[in-house]
Formats: sequence, C-alpha cells, structure tokens
Amino acid sequence: APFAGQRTVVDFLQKRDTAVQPDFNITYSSPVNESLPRTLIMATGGTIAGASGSATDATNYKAGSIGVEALVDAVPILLNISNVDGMQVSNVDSGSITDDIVIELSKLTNMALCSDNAPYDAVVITHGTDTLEETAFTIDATLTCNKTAVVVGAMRPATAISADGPYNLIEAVQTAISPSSHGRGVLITLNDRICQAYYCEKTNANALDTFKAPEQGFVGGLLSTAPFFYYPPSQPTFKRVYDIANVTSFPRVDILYSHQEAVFDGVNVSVAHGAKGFIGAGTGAGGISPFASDNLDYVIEQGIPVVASTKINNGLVHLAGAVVPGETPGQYISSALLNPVKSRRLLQILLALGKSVDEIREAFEEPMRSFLY
Ligand SMILES: NC(=O)C[C@H](N)C(=O)O
Repeated sequence: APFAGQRTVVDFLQKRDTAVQPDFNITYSSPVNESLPRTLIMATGGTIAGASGSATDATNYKAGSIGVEALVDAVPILLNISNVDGMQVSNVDSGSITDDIVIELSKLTNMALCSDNAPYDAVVITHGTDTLEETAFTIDATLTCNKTAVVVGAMRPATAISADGPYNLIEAVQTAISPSSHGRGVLITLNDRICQAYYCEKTNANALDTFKAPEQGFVGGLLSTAPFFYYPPSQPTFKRVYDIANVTSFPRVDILYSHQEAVFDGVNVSVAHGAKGFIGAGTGAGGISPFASDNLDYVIEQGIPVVASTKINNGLVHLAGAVVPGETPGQYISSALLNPVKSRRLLQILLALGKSVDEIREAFEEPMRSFLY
C-alpha cells in the first residue's frame, strides 16, 4: 500500500493539468550534515524495490514493493557519504513507467541539478531494469548541465539472499557525488560497472551483469564502492541535448519489429489512434521488410516520420542517402547509433519540441554525417 505522502501516477496525471513544473515532494530526509554533499534519490519501483515470499526466488516477486525510505534504510552507511532526500515518484515494475513519469523525472533532475541555486549536488534514480535504458537515455538527452544523475536498478529483489540492490545503491550514490563523474552525461551503475546512458543497454534478461555497452564499453568501474574512470570526462560524439522544460507530454511513437514477410498493416490503426512517428526495429543495418513499404509510404506521405533502427541493438544504421553529403535522403530516417527504444525516445523529444520531418532527419543523421566525413 502507498505510504503517507506517496504520490501515485494518477496524482501526476492530475497535477499535469495545472502545473508545467513539478515540485520536489520529499518523503524521506536524512539528518543534515553540512560537510557532506546533497543527493536526491528518486525511487520509481522495479526489482530493487521488489519483495518475494522466498529468499531464493528471483523470478516470482512483486517489483515496486518497498518505498524509498526502506531502500535507504537497507544501507545506513549511505548517510556517512551524503545527505539524502528521498522522493517516491512511482512504485511500479518498469514496464509500467509512463511518458509522464519520465518527463517528470527529467524536469526534477534538471531542477535539482541545473537550476539557479540548485538544491542538490547529485541525483540517483532507482528504477526497474527492463526499461531503465529508456528513462536513462531520455534524461541524458535532456539534462542541461554537467552535474551527474545516476540511474540504478537490481536484478535480485530486496528479499533475496545476496540481493544486489543495496550495494548497487551505495555505488550509485558514490558515483553521483564524485566530481570525476561530472561532464559524462547520465550514468548507469550496476554490478560494479559504470556505463554511459547514451550507449548502455540491458543485455541479459536474468544475469546480474546485464547492463553493458557492447561496442563502446564501460567508462569506469567501482572498487569497494569507490568509483574510478578509465578516461577523463567525455560525451558520446553523436549526442545532442534538448531542453524540455516546457514540454508537458510526449506524442505516441510505436516500434515496428521487422522480420521476413513483415507487412505492418497495423500502422494504419496506430495512426488512427494517434501515433505521430514510427521506429523500425530493422533487420541488420536498419532493413525494414520490403513487403511493408506500401504501408510505410502511406504513413510517410502523411508527414509522419519513420526512423530505421536495428533489432540487433548494435552497429551503425546508415541507410543509402543518409550518409554521403549531397545524396538524396533515404525513404526512412537513419537512427545512427541508437537502438530502437532510444530512437523512440529521441523521436518523441523532437516531436514534442515541434520539429519538422526535415529537422528530425537532421537531428538523427547530421552527427553521423559530420563525423563520418
Ligand atoms: N530487474 C528488474 O528490475 C526487472 C523488473 N521487471 C522491472 O523492470 O521493474
């Protein structure tokens, strides 16, 4: 049951009608120690907050069972390294994280870290791992200063023997408050590894060492909870940052998983239900089934962008016409290095900012063109 002061998604949806900027609704505050940095922990649910009837059960548990206070209580040592404020933004399995929650998290993170007289030095978001990369990517693409937000989860519920959540949480806070983390964008920390949100993705449905950037690698690691980095701060070359302070909702964007003989008749239904863009989870380097081209031409003729990404999740999508300067653009917009779920979030951001199809093509493809030639 929600504890006192906890806000639900419904509260957020109601609140949205009256306010563009959300408020910090702190439900837990550690005793203040002026010599320590200030961290805002926003809890959203997931396995890290999950509970099961059995200490060995890592499958049949309820994600989002315990609140932010219990998460912090599990690691009292946390209060030796940072002042902590806790906010319960939601308490759900990450499959139930909505656009509204993600927008709220982005705005709160910006207010916490980037506003004048910013009240916090660091932000940590606890999140289910299934869609963690979507939230982390969105905040990374919309974080307007160089301070650090870390998104963290766990693969074993809080009730499990060797639960990974408490250790991951300490490591997330240590990473978030470390000045060496600044200027690296949003980071994901799990299992003693530090990974940039732009590239990082869940790579295994069950294993603890699931968050990886298979091509780009980790940017650092943690030893006895102390973060270290392999290189000085840098940002992904293709990354661009967008200010969504005035955005109140994201348009609907659907992902189409391509395969042999895929036709995607359903796009007409999606458009009728309000879809404003599509992402192809293409075969190989962005290949979308030729049997779907009539349906997708119909969509494109209506001014609805279709971005080709890859279901392989790795590699560069550079459809003919997209890369060579002066060539005719391809039928689809190329996702470059973004996997389908991240392409979806970027397209939502661009649509929410009112960008035209040409501007959207530019936003996805221009960084690739300028770095490849
Ligand atoms: N490990 C996890 O957190 C998985 C869980 N189903 C979630 O995404 O909320």
